[in-house]
Amino acid sequence: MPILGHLRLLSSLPHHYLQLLSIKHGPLMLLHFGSISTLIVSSADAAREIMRTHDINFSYRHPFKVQGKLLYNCKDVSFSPYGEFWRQLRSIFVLQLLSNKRVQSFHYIREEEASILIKKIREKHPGPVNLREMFPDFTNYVVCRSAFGRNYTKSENGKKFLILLRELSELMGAVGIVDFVPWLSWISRVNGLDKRVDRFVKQLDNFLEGMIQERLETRKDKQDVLEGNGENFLDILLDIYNDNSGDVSIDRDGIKALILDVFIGGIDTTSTVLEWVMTELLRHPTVMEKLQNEIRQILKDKHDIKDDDLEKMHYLKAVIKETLRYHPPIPLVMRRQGNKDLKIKGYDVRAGTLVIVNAWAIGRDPVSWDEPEKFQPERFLNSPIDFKGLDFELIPFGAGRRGCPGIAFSVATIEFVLANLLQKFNWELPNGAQGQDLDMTERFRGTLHRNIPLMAVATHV
Ligand code: HEM
Repeated sequence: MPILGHLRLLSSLPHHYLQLLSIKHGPLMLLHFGSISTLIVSSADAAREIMRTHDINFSYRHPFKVQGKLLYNCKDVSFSPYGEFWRQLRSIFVLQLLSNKRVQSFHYIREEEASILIKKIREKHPGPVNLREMFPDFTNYVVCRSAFGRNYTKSENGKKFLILLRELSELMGAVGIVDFVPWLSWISRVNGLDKRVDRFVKQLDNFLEGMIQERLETRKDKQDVLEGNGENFLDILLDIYNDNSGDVSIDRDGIKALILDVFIGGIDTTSTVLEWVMTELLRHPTVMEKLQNEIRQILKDKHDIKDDDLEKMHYLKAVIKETLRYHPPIPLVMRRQGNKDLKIKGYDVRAGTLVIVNAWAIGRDPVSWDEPEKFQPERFLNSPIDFKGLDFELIPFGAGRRGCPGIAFSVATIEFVLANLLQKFNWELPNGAQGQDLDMTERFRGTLHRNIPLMAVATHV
């Protein structure tokens, strides 16, 4: 279309439209979203070219307007331009906030929050449980305690934070015309979006500033650390902020932007995976039974699940991988080319081209997968394929330099809560409904959800 180009393809469920187009036109397509030339990548082979062979050239992000504003003018890891500043922030994330050791140290948080979730589910019996409501609450509490050392979401002030987080998630999904047709930027002034974002940024900043101030006060009291409210993301960031001697430094806005990255990256993605796993298990009772047998055989009557137990649960890991293949929470991974023209698989690709890797289509590509439309966790049982960014047929966490640094954090949370829910309960759909009755339509706004919340009945065993 004039001015808009192929922009209408980005409405509703773009990963579906782009997959259909790629079946016709191939794994590399050049589209024009407004004035932005965009390369659509739809095969593992082409993704490898972008995210491994030429990764350094495709390690930039598109400067989306609203998201940039929300994240303190891109002072965070996700949106900061590729370069030395990003490298420093990334090292904070990988080495300090989300290292394997740190993730293990948060086991007690997962344990305590999972037992609260289990109690809530028990209380609902014999009525149905709304898993769409319960999973985001659970992931929210886990992230909140990891970030701030305590669950702010339960206090009066914290309830305000929950409302702010909901609006943040909505605004983060707001990719509009102005991101692709810059001269139409007046539209967001006229339709009130600019004002709404400015107002929201102020509210959020006040809240985060309050958190920092409060933490600075309580940190003076060493007793706080002894009571188990110590070492959390905010503490680590405050230490880096106060320590001018190291190689890495951040300012006050940097602390807030990085904390927001954790909330944006960690809540919606992890809770939607949990909802999709439970959906697929309810649709495939034999998979559910096999998984419960594995979990119950390994745990026997043991109440507390440890990381060592989870290591032995190979079928659980296969179920999670299959869910991430079939329902990647971020179906479209966006990158941008740097200032170098390149040749990709014989095609000339101009500097500055936006790249959209359709991870959803790649997970369903018959070139890479046998019977891709079937949910079959067994395909991963004797397969070395993993989602850590080395196997390009399975890239729910992206790959390369800008691949997700939160894999260990989210996988530890997902495995732990699923093992608990399937050890302690039997699950079925309400009112005698069968798995094949489940509505599988999706809703997409940055993250891919079920359109209709998942309701299920849990019976304690
Ligand atoms: C199931 C859970 C998750 C999924 C599916 C997921 C997926 C992704 C994807 C697809 C990307 C873009 C990668 C690329 O461009 O190659 C990404 C980036 C990122 N994720 Fe995650 N993520 C998850 C959990 C988390 C968690 C728990 C955190 C933090 C606690 C996190 C923080 C980030 C950050 C900071 C980036 C930006 C990295 C950069 O640009 O250098 N994510 N994630």
